[in-house]
Amino acid sequence: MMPVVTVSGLTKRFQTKVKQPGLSGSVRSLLRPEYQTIDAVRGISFTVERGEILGFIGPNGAGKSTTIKMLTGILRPTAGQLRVLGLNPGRDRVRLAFHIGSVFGQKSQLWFHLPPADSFQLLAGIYEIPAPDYQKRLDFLVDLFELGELLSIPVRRLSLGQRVRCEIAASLLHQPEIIFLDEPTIGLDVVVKQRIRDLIVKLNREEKTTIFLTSHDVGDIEQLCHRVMIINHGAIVLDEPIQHLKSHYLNKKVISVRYSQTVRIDLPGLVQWKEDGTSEGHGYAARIEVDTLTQNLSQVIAQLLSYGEVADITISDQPLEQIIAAIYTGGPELPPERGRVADA
Ligand SMILES: Nc1ncnc2c1ncn2[C@@H]1O[C@H](COP(=O)(O)OP(=O)(O)OP(=O)(O)O)[C@@H](O)[C@H]1O
Repeated sequence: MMPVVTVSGLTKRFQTKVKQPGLSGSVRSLLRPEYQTIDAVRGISFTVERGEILGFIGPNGAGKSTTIKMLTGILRPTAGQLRVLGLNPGRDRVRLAFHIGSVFGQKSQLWFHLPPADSFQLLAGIYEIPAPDYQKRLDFLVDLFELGELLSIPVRRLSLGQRVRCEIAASLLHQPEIIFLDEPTIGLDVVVKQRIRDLIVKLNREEKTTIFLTSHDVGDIEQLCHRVMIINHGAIVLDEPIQHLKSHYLNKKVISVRYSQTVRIDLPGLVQWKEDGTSEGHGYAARIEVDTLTQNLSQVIAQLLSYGEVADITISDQPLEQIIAAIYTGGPELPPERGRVADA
């Protein structure tokens, strides 16, 4: 297989002016400016194969956006080499734009007051897609993403889930070989989230589109990615196939339960147990961590239900931040010789 992305020693250092507070500070920084350097990305190296779904994750400020901006040609690296589809993104940004797509949560490519059909038409013009090809492509995407009636509704009147579907479809009009998805399921309810994930998987299967995904949602990572790369403080700290991560770190579910009356719980994994103080008087709440490798989730839930009347119960994945923290502290099972990359 030929890698579609090759990155070696990629580095980005930002220099920002430090401004002292107050007027005298302003004058001082004007006369004798002081600079602060931020090493946002510190010499990272990796490759991405065609057709891969890569999860690029890490805590806030880790360097994800900076890396993606360099890969897409928005930012020039301070040092290092990178090739995306054989092109140098910083130098060939426009050429590259014809072969990559991106969906950034905060930045829409659809015109808010226009129906998606109009934005699509506009994008077809920008990407110089010949009319017959465009129509064929549009039909394909409308079918795949079930956009039918959505196409003629102004974007501002679409639900978030409908809009995300249109956003992803818009980014695919020019049949990009790689697509960058930044938090594609943020803010969506579970059902819609699942639908978006199914679409991403289908797209990857049908078109062999390489997908570079960032997300804080463990479900996205678990269900979509073939491989996960974790970045922290600008360095890659883990680069692993998802199977390995799943069996070592993505095996915890957290159950939060609240009872209408006082109960006694005797279960392994009980991490928090407290008086709730709700308006009903004295309910009790508990948080239980279930290790799905050794415990049966349904059985644990059944047991919890048997203790008394349940007022509320939620089941969630362990937050990604906790999983990452476990990886940093070494975690119990990860063999040190595999996968973990030493901090640069
Ligand atoms: N234009 C800039 N000028 C100066 N510093 C910057 C600039 N852009 C990013 N940084 C800094 O570089 C570091 C990495 O930021 P980056 O946005 O890449 O993180 P991130 O992993 O994408 O975080 P998030 O999950 O919050 O989006 C941060 O310390 C950030 O403050």
